[in-house]
Amino acid sequence: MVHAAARLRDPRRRPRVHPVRARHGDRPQPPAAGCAVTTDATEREPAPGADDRAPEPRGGSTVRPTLQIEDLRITYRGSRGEIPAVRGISLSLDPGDTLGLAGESGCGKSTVAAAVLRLLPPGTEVTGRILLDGEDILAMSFGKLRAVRWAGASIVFQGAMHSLNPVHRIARQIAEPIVLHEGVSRAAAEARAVELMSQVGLPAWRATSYPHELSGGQRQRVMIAMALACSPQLIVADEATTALDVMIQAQVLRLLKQLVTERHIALVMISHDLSVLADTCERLAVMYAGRLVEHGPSREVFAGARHPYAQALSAAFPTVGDPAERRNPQGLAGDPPDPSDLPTGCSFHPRCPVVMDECATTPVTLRAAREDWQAACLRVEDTAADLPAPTLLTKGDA
Ligand SMILES: Nc1ncnc2c1ncn2[C@@H]1O[C@H](COP(=O)(O)OP(=O)(O)OP(=O)(O)O)[C@@H](O)[C@H]1O
Repeated sequence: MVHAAARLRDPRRRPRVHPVRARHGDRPQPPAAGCAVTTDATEREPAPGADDRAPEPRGGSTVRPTLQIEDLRITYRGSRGEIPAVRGISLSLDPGDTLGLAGESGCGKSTVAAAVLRLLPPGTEVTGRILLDGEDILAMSFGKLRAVRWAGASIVFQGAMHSLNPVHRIARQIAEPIVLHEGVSRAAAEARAVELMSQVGLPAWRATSYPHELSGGQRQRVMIAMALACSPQLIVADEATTALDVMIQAQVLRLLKQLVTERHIALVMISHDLSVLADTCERLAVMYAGRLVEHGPSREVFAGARHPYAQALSAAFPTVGDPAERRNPQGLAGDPPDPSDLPTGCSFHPRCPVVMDECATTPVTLRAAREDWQAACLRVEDTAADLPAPTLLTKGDA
């Protein structure tokens, strides 16, 4: 049996450094089956962080992004007609990167998360590309997709009680993906499950417990252990700690942060709570009405966002860190728009405290506020007066 600690020490399990290869943008890609790439390459929003985080030569090698999302557009189809929930999102994460995805309810965060593991309802229209370690999730066969789930990427949802099988013991459930993906015996997989439980702070005697015998925090830990079971390159945590009390939430977040650092896993963490994201992730991306409106270094975005929506969102939370600098939380008037009937121009303009006439007519996509920081606001120059003049990163928008 290979012990988990040995697996971590094993150089074969270290972050993969790949030989130089053409980036996907460098060569024409065939349209993926079931994935219509509708946007002309010249109009496509460049992945924030993709260009400035392009594979860097490391002794003749490059690091391939773990996750690369290119111009992702998602439209639900149902009894209420078409709901364009995601409208052209691009993101890139290298091994070990941590990205927080924030925004009010209904802005499309969970839709992006579900798309990454292709868990959207049948009939949903998805365009663009989602590359996991260079392979397009949207174009994969179901067989390949099954191999990628858990082993390549795994997801931790809110409310572990609903994700766990009530009639199976904990160790058996954690062992399930190991048996499935690594073809080891159930006994060996359950022994590994107990090691994983100890890594997430669950005592070995809990191996024979049923989900209902655990607390909410313990069940979330079981979900994290399952997510880690097959050493994925990417974990998507969708409101994974939201339902927990603050003490347990802090513990689970610390644990997740420690594990992704040790294993060099890329983490996409989704939450309403900007302060939690700022504390856990290096980068923060803020969504509004299906688009990214801000993307940059977490703590700086949280402390001084460039987009008025992201400013309002961060003002709604107390600051992290130095108590002397803490501010009083403030609210944001109005509601997010109906995704199938967005306001013209900037979708945020009806709620914007610094709106100008042209905001109602001019669509705006991400512009550079700084080399590593973008905001989708015509006034980004006003809020970044001390920085070099912004460069328009994108042309037009859908
Ligand atoms: N299965 C579905 N069918 C139709 N519309 C959907 C479906 N799932 C989500 N939506 C719609 O898509 C939009 C985005 O929803 P999504 O759940 O991605 O938002 P969110 O930002 O994750 O919200 P929350 O924080 O409340 O989970 C919303 O308008 C929602 O009503």
